Amino acid sequence: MSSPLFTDLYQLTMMQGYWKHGLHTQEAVFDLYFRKLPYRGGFAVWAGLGPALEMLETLHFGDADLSYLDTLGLFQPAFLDALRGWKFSARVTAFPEGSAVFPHEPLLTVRGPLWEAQLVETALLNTLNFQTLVATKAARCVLAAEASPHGGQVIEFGARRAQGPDGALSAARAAFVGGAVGTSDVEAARRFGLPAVGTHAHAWVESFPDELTAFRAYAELYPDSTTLLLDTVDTLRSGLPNALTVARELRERGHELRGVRLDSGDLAYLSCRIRSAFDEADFRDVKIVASNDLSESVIASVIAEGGRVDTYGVGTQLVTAGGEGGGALGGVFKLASLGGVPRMKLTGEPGKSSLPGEKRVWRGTDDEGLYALDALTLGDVPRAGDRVSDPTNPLRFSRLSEGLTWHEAHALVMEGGKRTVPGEALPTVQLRARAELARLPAGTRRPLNPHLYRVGLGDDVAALREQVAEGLRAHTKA
Ligand SMILES: Nc1ncnc2c1ncn2[C@@H]1O[C@H](COP(=O)(O)OP(=O)(O)OP(=O)(O)O)[C@@H](O)[C@H]1O
Ligand SMILES: O=P(O)(O)OC[C@H]1O[C@H](OP(=O)(O)OP(=O)(O)O)[C@H](O)[C@@H]1O
Ligand SMILES: O=C(O)c1cccnc1
Repeated sequence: MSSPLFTDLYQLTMMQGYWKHGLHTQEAVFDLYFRKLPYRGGFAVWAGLGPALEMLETLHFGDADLSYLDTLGLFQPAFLDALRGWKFSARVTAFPEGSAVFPHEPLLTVRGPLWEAQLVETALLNTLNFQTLVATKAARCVLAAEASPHGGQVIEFGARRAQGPDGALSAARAAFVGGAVGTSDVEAARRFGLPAVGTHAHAWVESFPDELTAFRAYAELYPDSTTLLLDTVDTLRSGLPNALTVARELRERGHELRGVRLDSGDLAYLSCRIRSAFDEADFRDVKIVASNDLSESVIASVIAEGGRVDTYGVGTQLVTAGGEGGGALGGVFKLASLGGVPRMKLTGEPGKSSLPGEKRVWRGTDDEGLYALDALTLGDVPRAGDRVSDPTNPLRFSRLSEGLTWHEAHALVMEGGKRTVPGEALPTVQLRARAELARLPAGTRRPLNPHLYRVGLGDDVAALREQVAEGLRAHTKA
């Protein structure tokens, strides 16, 4: 979405105001971050950066955009004229897409002219909040599936239940970042270069005189890629024997049945029965796909019950980011500095004040190569013995231990409004997400009551926050 009008009206009215007051070119620093992990989980998978940067790079006001703005009766002709040559020219640093990320740390920082950063808030948040939320859900489902002793994969089946066409497409992309291995949405597959995957629906079986005829017709057409849906009539009494018949017939013709799909009933019990039946008939490579309102907890339960599902087709719960603590990610975009002067939003609600100043984000790795904690400073790399405090509670602090290696978590991704590195291929991003999750302390990946990974404020950041807050309070008293 690279329309400059994909923004909240107030961004444009403020832009005009900044322009009027000669503030528009002042150098601003804005941080994008969230305050609470989704799904009551222990991590989030950062996704959507590629499309967000593409949007920033191509953003401009065309004649039709300006004519429309004119009809709103709010904007002066000279301001609209100034927008004519407007381009995004700021510098952007961010976590690489696919990184594991945590509350209160800047995930992306924009430094550039105030009116530019203000305009792009809405579109940045829209893209990054949603994709991060869905990538995180996908990663939770994939972690659950992979916990099976027999292995397990996730594919995304959600287009029909997604929040509109854009929701379906972005969700398919984000699900792939989080580890899904394919999507049933062909447009998403084309657009993002993802594997297009699928089986067949009940309507196929219902459209033939009987199930066996339907199975045979499908296998005839797709002899090397048939996955038969077993539950239109009766999974064990009809679907299974008919699928075995088709598997034998295919083999006689030099082909192999790829798989079967279960879409109702007890998926653990049925998958075990079906696995045994195919194994006994020497069809060990036939894969079992399951669907039917799956989620990470259903997947975990099926596995805990000894289920033998190979591939989980997850739709509604994945693309709508369902489940407790899902629904939306509350990422925000807050001004941290203007014209070199630190700024912050002070609020009565603990944990909601923003962090002033241009911060650096550091990730500490222990001697086993696992991520230990993240730290924010105004400049220096953290050192053993430095104090770091909880972003929401300055009374909770600790000292950094010896033996941690620190690397800067943000990379420079845009300079002068141009990407500094070419767009990344999605398989690369997916691999990064997988590697990042593997480096988290194990308890952080636990779906329920996870270990909470720490993000600490260096004393310089904490002191600056205290100083700016004090200034704001003093102003209020005066
Ligand atoms: N072994 C299992 N352990 C945990 N949850 C399961 C198991 N098997 C199925 N489920 C989940 O339980 C929920 C309800 O399953 P159920 O078979 O009752 O679905 P249903 O939609 O009522 O069936 P149908 O599709 O025949 O109407 C679904 O989310 C399904 O994925
Ligand atoms: O359940 P989800 O995770 O959203 O996965 C996608 C669902 O879409 C299909 O069902 P369909 O639309 O035919 O309706 P159904 O729920 O009656 O099976 C498929 O058979 C899955 O059950
Ligand atoms: O291909 C499938 O099996 C499929 C696709 C979308 C939704 N449910 C299932």
